[in-house]
Amino acid sequence: MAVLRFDHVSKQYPGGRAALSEVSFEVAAGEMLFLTGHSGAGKSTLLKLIHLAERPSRGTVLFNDRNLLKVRGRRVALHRREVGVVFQDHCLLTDRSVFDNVALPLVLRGLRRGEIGRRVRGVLERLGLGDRERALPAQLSAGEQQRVGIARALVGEPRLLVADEPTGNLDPTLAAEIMSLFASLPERGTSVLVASHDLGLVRRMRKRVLVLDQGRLVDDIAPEELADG
Ligand SMILES: Nc1ncnc2c1ncn2[C@@H]1O[C@H](COP(=O)(O)OP(=O)(O)OP(=O)(O)O)[C@@H](O)[C@H]1O
Repeated sequence: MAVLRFDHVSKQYPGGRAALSEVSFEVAAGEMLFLTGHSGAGKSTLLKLIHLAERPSRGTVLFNDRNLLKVRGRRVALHRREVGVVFQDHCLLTDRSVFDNVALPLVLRGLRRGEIGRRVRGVLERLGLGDRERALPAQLSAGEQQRVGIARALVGEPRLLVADEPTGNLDPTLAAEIMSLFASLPERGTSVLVASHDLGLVRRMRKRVLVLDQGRLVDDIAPEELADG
């Protein structure tokens, strides 16, 4: 079953040229794939259409067979519970502890304290942050901060995780660690779509790769077609 389907999707920003042109692809449940292309190719725009930060100008985006064009008003928040988002600059609250940062989406949803504690501690353990829950973001390394951002995206158990250049600020070893973490998510039921222009890293991961060029999807490369990096 497809968790995500783009059907002839185009996006034109007001006054700009086409950021996406006639893009069509599907992501299967439990799949991890990459989205790559030069700066300005449309990667961030494509991810924004998935978490409804932007709307397409033409075409259809289906998430779990739900037409996102019809998701409006308070349903937008419900949709976003099913899509975890990770950014390059993880946008952590600097005056809140690791625990509070990760708990935030669950607090906003009104979950009970006991349930929040159980879920937050579970995800922090999984990401190797079990002993850092009282720390403030500034007391963490860059890799740890990024893992907190990922924990916050995962704590709601989304169907799909989208990540926009999640390793852009990290050294190669940390970047590889974060990528292996992403690669472990599909077996737990979360599909993963990662935008990155780090071609070496993308190639080493041996996953499907979508290539955007000036808003067009110009290639869809299967893992077995990837050359050795
Ligand atoms: N809010 C906006 N208003 C107008 N034009 C925009 C807006 N956001 C992006 N664009 C334009 O849309 C095109 C695609 O941008 P996008 O950010 O999706 O590319 P990208 O592949 O993510 O680039 P990068 O790797 O540099 O982040 C670019 O030409 C960009 O200038």
